[in-house]
Amino acid sequence: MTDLTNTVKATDRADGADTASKDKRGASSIRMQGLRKQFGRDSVALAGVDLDIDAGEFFTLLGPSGCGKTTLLRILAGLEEADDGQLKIGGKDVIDVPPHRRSVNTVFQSYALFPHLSVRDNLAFGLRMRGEPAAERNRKVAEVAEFIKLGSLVERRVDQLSGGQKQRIALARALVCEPDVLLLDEPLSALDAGLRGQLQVELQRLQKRLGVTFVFVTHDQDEAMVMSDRIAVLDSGIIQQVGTPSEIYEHPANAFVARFMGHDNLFAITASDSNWVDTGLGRLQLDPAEQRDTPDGWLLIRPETLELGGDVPADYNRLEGTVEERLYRGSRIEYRLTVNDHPLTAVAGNLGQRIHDVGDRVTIGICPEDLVRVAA
Ligand SMILES: Nc1ncnc2c1ncn2[C@@H]1O[C@H](COP(=O)(O)OP(=O)(O)OP(=O)(O)O)[C@@H](O)[C@H]1O
Repeated sequence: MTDLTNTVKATDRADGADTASKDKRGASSIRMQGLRKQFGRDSVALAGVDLDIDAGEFFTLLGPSGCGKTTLLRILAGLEEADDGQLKIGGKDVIDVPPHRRSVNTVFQSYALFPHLSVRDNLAFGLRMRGEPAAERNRKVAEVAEFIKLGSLVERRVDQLSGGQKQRIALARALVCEPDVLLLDEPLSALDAGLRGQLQVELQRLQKRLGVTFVFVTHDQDEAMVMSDRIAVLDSGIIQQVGTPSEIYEHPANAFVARFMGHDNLFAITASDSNWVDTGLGRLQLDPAEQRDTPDGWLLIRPETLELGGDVPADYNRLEGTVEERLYRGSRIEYRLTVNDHPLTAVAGNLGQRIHDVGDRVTIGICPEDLVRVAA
Protein backbone atom coordinates (compact mmCIF):
# COMPACT_ATOMS: atom_id res chain seq x y z
CA MET A 1 0.00 0.00 0.00
CA THR A 2 2.62 2.52 -1.00
CA ASP A 3 0.00 5.03 -2.06
CA LEU A 4 -1.72 5.06 1.31
CA THR A 5 1.41 5.11 3.39
CA ASN A 6 3.54 7.57 1.49
CA THR A 7 1.51 9.94 -0.61
CA VAL A 8 -1.54 12.12 -0.46
CA LYS A 9 -2.75 13.75 -3.63
CA ALA A 10 -1.77 17.39 -3.55
CA THR A 11 -5.08 18.33 -5.22
CA ASP A 12 -7.04 16.93 -2.25
CA ARG A 13 -5.47 19.30 0.18
CA ALA A 14 -7.03 22.60 1.00
CA ASP A 15 -5.12 25.37 -0.77
CA GLY A 16 -2.20 26.93 1.03
CA ALA A 17 -1.84 24.21 3.66
CA ASP A 18 1.19 24.67 5.86
CA THR A 19 3.46 21.70 5.17
CA ALA A 20 5.09 22.09 8.62
CA SER A 21 1.76 20.96 10.11
CA LYS A 22 1.95 17.67 8.23
CA ASP A 23 4.28 14.83 8.95
CA LYS A 24 6.26 13.16 6.17
CA ARG A 25 3.48 10.69 5.42
CA GLY A 26 0.93 13.42 4.83
CA ALA A 27 -0.98 13.25 8.12
CA SER A 28 -2.29 16.61 9.33
CA SER A 29 -2.44 18.25 12.71
CA ILE A 30 -5.72 19.80 13.85
CA ARG A 31 -6.11 22.97 15.88
CA MET A 32 -9.46 24.03 17.33
CA GLN A 33 -9.93 27.33 19.13
CA GLY A 34 -13.12 28.49 20.82
CA LEU A 35 -15.43 26.23 18.79
CA ARG A 36 -19.04 26.84 19.74
CA LYS A 37 -22.26 25.27 18.53
CA GLN A 38 -25.78 25.73 19.76
CA PHE A 39 -28.93 24.06 18.43
CA GLY A 40 -32.13 26.05 18.92
CA ARG A 41 -32.43 28.34 21.93
CA ASP A 42 -30.91 26.35 24.72
CA SER A 43 -29.15 23.21 23.45
CA VAL A 44 -25.46 24.07 23.71
CA ALA A 45 -23.60 21.22 21.99
CA LEU A 46 -20.11 22.79 22.19
CA ALA A 47 -19.35 25.52 24.70
CA GLY A 48 -16.00 26.79 23.37
CA VAL A 49 -13.64 23.92 22.56
CA ASP A 50 -9.86 24.45 22.40
CA LEU A 51 -7.99 21.35 21.30
CA ASP A 52 -4.76 20.49 19.49
CA ILE A 53 -4.37 17.11 17.82
CA ASP A 54 -0.94 16.14 16.51
CA ALA A 55 -0.26 14.86 12.98
CA GLY A 56 -0.32 11.05 12.97
CA GLU A 57 -1.99 10.79 16.37
CA PHE A 58 -4.76 8.33 17.31
CA PHE A 59 -6.94 10.79 19.20
CA THR A 60 -10.24 9.89 20.87
CA LEU A 61 -13.20 12.06 21.85
CA LEU A 62 -14.76 10.29 24.83
CA GLY A 63 -17.87 11.20 26.76
CA PRO A 64 -21.44 10.27 27.66
CA SER A 65 -24.36 10.48 25.23
CA GLY A 66 -25.15 14.06 24.26
CA CYS A 67 -21.80 15.56 25.38
CA GLY A 68 -21.05 16.92 21.88
CA LYS A 69 -18.67 14.31 20.39
CA THR A 70 -20.51 13.85 17.12
CA THR A 71 -21.11 17.58 16.69
CA LEU A 72 -17.37 18.21 17.04
CA LEU A 73 -16.58 15.45 14.53
CA ARG A 74 -19.12 16.83 12.06
CA ILE A 75 -17.57 20.30 12.36
CA LEU A 76 -14.15 18.76 11.58
CA ALA A 77 -15.66 17.05 8.53
CA GLY A 78 -17.37 20.26 7.42
CA LEU A 79 -20.82 18.65 7.71
CA GLU A 80 -21.84 21.05 10.47
CA GLU A 81 -21.09 24.77 10.72
CA ALA A 82 -19.68 26.15 13.99
CA ASP A 83 -21.37 29.28 15.37
CA ASP A 84 -18.01 30.63 16.43
CA GLY A 85 -14.34 29.67 16.67
CA GLN A 86 -11.41 28.68 14.49
CA LEU A 87 -10.41 25.40 12.95
CA LYS A 88 -7.11 24.62 11.24
CA ILE A 89 -6.32 21.32 9.57
CA GLY A 90 -2.75 20.89 8.36
CA GLY A 91 -2.09 24.51 9.33
CA LYS A 92 -4.79 25.80 6.97
CA ASP A 93 -7.89 27.63 8.18
CA VAL A 94 -10.76 25.40 6.96
CA ILE A 95 -13.77 26.86 8.73
CA ASP A 96 -15.18 28.06 5.38
CA VAL A 97 -13.84 25.15 3.29
CA PRO A 98 -16.61 22.75 2.11
CA PRO A 99 -16.36 19.04 3.09
CA HIS A 100 -15.15 17.79 -0.31
CA ARG A 101 -12.28 20.32 -0.32
CA ARG A 102 -10.94 19.11 3.05
CA SER A 103 -8.55 16.16 3.05
CA VAL A 104 -10.73 14.51 5.65
CA ASN A 105 -12.85 11.38 5.41
CA THR A 106 -15.41 9.91 7.80
CA VAL A 107 -16.37 6.37 8.81
CA PHE A 108 -19.89 6.42 10.22
CA GLN A 109 -21.43 4.18 12.87
CA SER A 110 -23.95 2.92 10.30
CA TYR A 111 -21.13 2.28 7.75
CA ALA A 112 -23.20 4.21 5.13
CA LEU A 113 -22.38 1.64 2.41
CA PHE A 114 -24.52 1.00 -0.68
CA PRO A 115 -26.00 -2.44 0.16
CA HIS A 116 -26.94 -3.44 -3.40
CA LEU A 117 -23.53 -2.56 -4.88
CA SER A 118 -20.45 -4.78 -4.88
CA VAL A 119 -17.54 -4.21 -2.55
CA ARG A 120 -15.54 -3.01 -5.56
CA ASP A 121 -18.17 -0.42 -6.53
CA ASN A 122 -18.47 0.77 -2.93
CA LEU A 123 -14.71 1.20 -2.69
CA ALA A 124 -14.50 2.94 -6.07
CA PHE A 125 -17.38 5.35 -5.37
CA GLY A 126 -15.36 8.24 -3.91
CA LEU A 127 -12.66 7.90 -6.57
CA ARG A 128 -15.28 7.93 -9.33
CA MET A 129 -16.92 11.06 -7.88
CA ARG A 130 -13.49 12.65 -7.92
CA GLY A 131 -13.15 11.80 -11.61
CA GLU A 132 -10.17 9.46 -11.31
CA PRO A 133 -9.48 7.46 -14.51
CA ALA A 134 -10.70 3.83 -14.47
CA ALA A 135 -7.23 2.27 -14.50
CA GLU A 136 -6.10 4.33 -11.51
CA ARG A 137 -9.37 3.60 -9.73
CA ASN A 138 -9.04 -0.15 -10.21
CA ARG A 139 -5.45 -0.15 -9.01
CA LYS A 140 -6.29 1.76 -5.82
CA VAL A 141 -9.35 -0.38 -5.08
CA ALA A 142 -7.35 -3.60 -5.51
CA GLU A 143 -4.62 -2.24 -3.25
CA VAL A 144 -6.90 -1.12 -0.47
CA ALA A 145 -8.95 -4.35 -0.58
CA GLU A 146 -5.75 -6.36 -0.26
CA PHE A 147 -4.49 -4.10 2.49
CA ILE A 148 -7.66 -4.57 4.52
CA LYS A 149 -7.49 -8.34 3.86
CA LEU A 150 -10.72 -8.49 1.84
CA GLY A 151 -9.21 -8.94 -1.61
CA SER A 152 -11.22 -12.14 -2.19
CA LEU A 153 -14.54 -10.38 -1.56
CA VAL A 154 -14.42 -7.50 -4.04
CA GLU A 155 -17.16 -8.94 -6.30
CA ARG A 156 -19.58 -9.66 -3.42
CA ARG A 157 -22.55 -7.44 -2.75
CA VAL A 158 -22.31 -5.56 0.53
CA ASP A 159 -25.60 -7.07 1.78
CA GLN A 160 -23.92 -10.49 1.59
CA LEU A 161 -21.20 -9.57 4.09
CA SER A 162 -20.95 -9.99 7.88
CA GLY A 163 -20.95 -6.99 10.24
CA GLY A 164 -17.18 -7.16 10.72
CA GLN A 165 -16.59 -7.35 6.95
CA LYS A 166 -18.89 -4.35 6.38
CA GLN A 167 -16.97 -2.41 8.99
CA ARG A 168 -13.69 -3.18 7.20
CA ILE A 169 -15.17 -2.12 3.84
CA ALA A 170 -16.40 1.16 5.34
CA LEU A 171 -12.90 1.77 6.64
CA ALA A 172 -11.31 0.83 3.31
CA ARG A 173 -13.71 3.11 1.46
CA ALA A 174 -12.65 6.02 3.66
CA LEU A 175 -8.95 5.21 3.26
CA VAL A 176 -8.94 4.70 -0.51
CA CYS A 177 -9.30 8.46 -1.03
CA GLU A 178 -6.05 8.92 0.94
CA PRO A 179 -7.19 11.49 3.51
CA ASP A 180 -4.79 13.34 5.81
CA VAL A 181 -7.31 12.91 8.62
CA LEU A 182 -9.74 10.05 9.19
CA LEU A 183 -12.77 10.69 11.42
CA LEU A 184 -14.43 7.64 12.96
CA ASP A 185 -17.84 8.00 14.64
CA GLU A 186 -18.35 4.95 16.90
CA PRO A 187 -17.49 2.63 13.99
CA LEU A 188 -17.39 -0.51 16.16
CA SER A 189 -20.52 0.00 18.24
CA ALA A 190 -22.75 -2.30 16.14
CA LEU A 191 -20.41 -5.29 16.56
CA ASP A 192 -20.49 -8.00 19.22
CA ALA A 193 -17.91 -7.86 22.01
CA GLY A 194 -15.48 -10.45 20.54
CA LEU A 195 -15.33 -8.94 17.06
CA ARG A 196 -15.19 -5.47 18.53
CA GLY A 197 -12.12 -6.35 20.60
CA GLN A 198 -10.41 -7.87 17.55
CA LEU A 199 -11.15 -4.85 15.37
CA GLN A 200 -9.95 -2.44 18.08
CA VAL A 201 -6.52 -4.03 17.83
CA GLU A 202 -6.62 -4.16 14.00
CA LEU A 203 -7.66 -0.53 13.73
CA GLN A 204 -4.94 0.62 16.06
CA ARG A 205 -2.28 -1.34 14.11
CA LEU A 206 -3.61 0.00 10.82
CA GLN A 207 -3.43 3.58 12.07
CA LYS A 208 0.16 3.13 13.18
CA ARG A 209 1.09 1.61 9.80
CA LEU A 210 -0.58 4.38 7.79
CA GLY A 211 0.42 7.25 10.07
CA VAL A 212 -2.82 9.07 9.17
CA THR A 213 -4.33 11.25 11.93
CA PHE A 214 -7.33 9.39 13.40
CA VAL A 215 -10.04 11.18 15.38
CA PHE A 216 -12.17 8.47 16.95
CA VAL A 217 -15.47 9.00 18.81
CA THR A 218 -16.68 6.61 21.47
CA HIS A 219 -18.56 6.54 24.78
CA ASP A 220 -16.70 3.35 25.80
CA GLN A 221 -13.87 4.02 28.26
CA ASP A 222 -12.13 0.67 27.69
CA GLU A 223 -12.18 1.11 23.93
CA ALA A 224 -10.73 4.61 24.27
CA MET A 225 -7.94 3.42 26.58
CA VAL A 226 -6.97 0.42 24.44
CA MET A 227 -6.72 2.33 21.17
CA SER A 228 -5.72 5.93 21.77
CA ASP A 229 -2.48 7.88 21.97
CA ARG A 230 -4.47 10.61 23.73
CA ILE A 231 -8.05 11.11 24.84
CA ALA A 232 -10.22 14.21 25.36
CA VAL A 233 -13.03 13.64 27.86
CA LEU A 234 -16.07 15.84 27.13
CA ASP A 235 -19.10 16.70 29.20
CA SER A 236 -21.88 19.12 28.22
CA GLY A 237 -19.84 20.50 25.32
CA ILE A 238 -16.82 21.26 27.52
CA ILE A 239 -13.49 19.46 27.48
CA GLN A 240 -12.88 18.18 30.99
CA GLN A 241 -9.42 16.68 30.44
CA VAL A 242 -6.96 15.84 27.68
CA GLY A 243 -4.26 13.26 28.30
CA THR A 244 -2.85 9.83 27.63
CA PRO A 245 -4.98 6.87 28.73
CA SER A 246 -2.89 6.37 31.88
CA GLU A 247 -3.01 10.08 32.79
CA ILE A 248 -6.77 10.11 32.49
CA TYR A 249 -7.35 6.84 34.32
CA GLU A 250 -4.78 7.31 37.09
CA HIS A 251 -4.99 11.09 37.53
CA PRO A 252 -8.48 12.26 36.53
CA ALA A 253 -8.71 16.05 36.51
CA ASN A 254 -12.02 16.16 38.38
CA ALA A 255 -14.78 14.06 39.89
CA PHE A 256 -16.70 13.86 36.59
CA VAL A 257 -13.73 12.33 34.75
CA ALA A 258 -13.02 9.99 37.68
CA ARG A 259 -16.61 8.71 37.73
CA PHE A 260 -16.78 8.46 33.94
CA MET A 261 -13.60 6.37 33.91
CA GLY A 262 -15.39 3.95 36.23
CA HIS A 263 -13.95 4.93 39.60
CA ASP A 264 -16.39 4.26 42.48
CA ASN A 265 -13.93 4.82 45.33
CA LEU A 266 -14.21 8.60 45.63
CA PHE A 267 -14.35 10.09 49.12
CA ALA A 268 -15.03 13.71 50.04
CA ILE A 269 -12.09 15.34 51.80
CA THR A 270 -13.38 17.03 54.95
CA ALA A 271 -10.07 18.39 56.26
CA SER A 272 -6.41 18.31 55.30
CA ASP A 273 -3.17 19.06 57.06
CA SER A 274 0.05 18.95 54.98
CA ASN A 275 -0.09 15.50 53.37
CA TRP A 276 -2.80 14.08 55.65
CA VAL A 277 -6.48 14.13 54.70
CA ASP A 278 -9.65 13.28 56.62
CA THR A 279 -12.32 11.31 54.80
CA GLY A 280 -15.24 9.12 55.83
CA LEU A 281 -12.85 6.16 55.79
CA GLY A 282 -10.55 7.81 58.35
CA ARG A 283 -7.35 9.86 58.32
CA LEU A 284 -5.03 8.90 55.47
CA GLN A 285 -1.51 9.85 54.55
CA LEU A 286 -0.80 10.91 50.96
CA ASP A 287 2.37 11.25 48.98
CA PRO A 288 3.73 14.82 49.54
CA ALA A 289 3.24 15.47 45.78
CA GLU A 290 -0.53 15.33 46.36
CA GLN A 291 -0.39 18.04 49.05
CA ARG A 292 -2.77 20.97 48.37
CA ASP A 293 -3.38 24.30 50.07
CA THR A 294 -7.14 23.75 50.19
CA PRO A 295 -8.99 20.94 51.99
CA ASP A 296 -11.68 20.57 49.30
CA GLY A 297 -12.15 17.93 46.62
CA TRP A 298 -12.11 14.18 46.58
CA LEU A 299 -9.77 11.36 47.36
CA LEU A 300 -9.54 8.65 44.72
CA ILE A 301 -8.58 5.12 45.71
CA ARG A 302 -8.16 2.73 42.80
CA PRO A 303 -9.57 -0.70 43.74
CA GLU A 304 -6.58 -2.57 42.28
CA THR A 305 -4.14 -0.73 44.57
CA LEU A 306 -5.68 -2.00 47.83
CA GLU A 307 -3.93 -4.86 49.62
CA LEU A 308 -6.30 -7.07 51.60
CA GLY A 309 -5.34 -9.32 54.54
CA GLY A 310 -1.82 -10.02 55.70
CA ASP A 311 0.74 -7.68 57.18
CA VAL A 312 0.52 -4.00 56.31
CA PRO A 313 3.94 -2.32 55.81
CA ALA A 314 4.73 0.36 58.42
CA ASP A 315 4.70 3.22 55.89
CA TYR A 316 1.27 2.21 54.49
CA ASN A 317 -2.14 3.43 55.58
CA ARG A 318 -3.95 0.70 57.49
CA LEU A 319 -7.75 0.34 57.57
CA GLU A 320 -10.08 -2.43 58.63
CA GLY A 321 -13.18 -3.42 56.76
CA THR A 322 -15.85 -6.10 56.40
CA VAL A 323 -16.42 -8.08 53.21
CA GLU A 324 -20.06 -7.47 52.22
CA GLU A 325 -19.97 -9.03 48.76
CA ARG A 326 -17.51 -11.06 46.72
CA LEU A 327 -17.69 -11.19 42.92
CA TYR A 328 -15.61 -13.91 41.31
CA ARG A 329 -14.55 -12.68 37.85
CA GLY A 330 -12.09 -15.40 36.86
CA SER A 331 -8.87 -13.45 36.38
CA ARG A 332 -9.68 -11.25 39.38
CA ILE A 333 -11.85 -11.12 42.46
CA GLU A 334 -13.85 -8.04 43.34
CA TYR A 335 -14.68 -7.35 46.98
CA ARG A 336 -17.34 -4.90 48.11
CA LEU A 337 -16.31 -3.84 51.61
CA THR A 338 -17.54 -1.44 54.23
CA VAL A 339 -15.08 0.68 56.19
CA ASN A 340 -16.59 2.87 58.92
CA ASP A 341 -19.98 2.44 57.21
CA HIS A 342 -18.58 3.65 53.87
CA PRO A 343 -18.55 1.35 50.83
CA LEU A 344 -15.09 0.59 49.40
CA THR A 345 -14.36 -1.65 46.40
CA ALA A 346 -11.15 -3.69 46.16
CA VAL A 347 -9.98 -5.81 43.22
CA ALA A 348 -7.39 -8.54 43.64
CA GLY A 349 -5.76 -10.48 40.81
CA ASN A 350 -6.62 -14.19 41.10
CA LEU A 351 -3.08 -15.34 41.89
CA GLY A 352 -3.87 -18.24 44.22
CA GLN A 353 -3.83 -16.12 47.37
CA ARG A 354 -6.39 -16.57 50.13
CA ILE A 355 -9.92 -15.73 49.00
CA HIS A 356 -11.86 -13.82 51.65
CA ASP A 357 -15.42 -14.78 52.52
CA VAL A 358 -18.47 -12.59 52.92
CA GLY A 359 -18.55 -11.44 56.58
CA ASP A 360 -14.73 -11.63 57.05
CA ARG A 361 -12.98 -8.73 58.78
CA VAL A 362 -9.91 -7.86 56.72
CA THR A 363 -6.99 -5.48 57.06
CA ILE A 364 -6.60 -3.06 54.13
CA GLY A 365 -3.16 -1.71 53.28
CA ILE A 366 -2.92 1.43 51.11
CA CYS A 367 0.39 2.82 49.88
CA PRO A 368 0.36 6.65 50.25
CA GLU A 369 1.64 6.99 46.68
CA ASP A 370 -1.50 5.28 45.36
CA LEU A 371 -3.84 7.92 46.76
CA VAL A 372 -4.83 10.71 44.36
CA ARG A 373 -6.55 14.00 45.12
CA VAL A 374 -9.22 14.93 42.60
CA ALA A 375 -10.69 18.42 42.16
CA ALA A 376 -14.37 18.88 42.96
N1 LIG B 1 -29.49 18.65 14.73
C1 LIG B 1 -29.68 18.88 16.03
N2 LIG B 1 -30.73 19.61 16.48
C2 LIG B 1 -30.92 19.87 17.78
N3 LIG B 1 -30.10 19.45 18.76
C3 LIG B 1 -29.03 18.71 18.39
C4 LIG B 1 -28.75 18.38 17.01
N4 LIG B 1 -27.62 17.64 16.96
C5 LIG B 1 -27.22 17.51 18.24
N5 LIG B 1 -28.03 18.14 19.09
C6 LIG B 1 -27.88 18.25 20.56
O1 LIG B 1 -26.55 18.66 20.83
C7 LIG B 1 -26.02 17.93 21.92
C8 LIG B 1 -24.77 17.18 21.50
O2 LIG B 1 -25.13 16.16 20.58
P1 LIG B 1 -24.08 15.17 19.94
O3 LIG B 1 -24.79 14.31 18.94
O4 LIG B 1 -22.91 15.93 19.46
O5 LIG B 1 -23.66 14.31 21.20
P2 LIG B 1 -22.86 12.94 21.30
O6 LIG B 1 -21.89 13.11 22.41
O7 LIG B 1 -22.29 12.58 19.98
O8 LIG B 1 -23.99 11.91 21.72
P3 LIG B 1 -24.19 10.34 21.31
O9 LIG B 1 -23.07 9.60 21.96
O10 LIG B 1 -25.53 10.02 21.91
O11 LIG B 1 -24.17 10.27 19.81
C9 LIG B 1 -27.14 17.03 22.44
O12 LIG B 1 -27.79 17.67 23.49
C10 LIG B 1 -28.05 16.90 21.23
O13 LIG B 1 -29.38 16.66 21.62
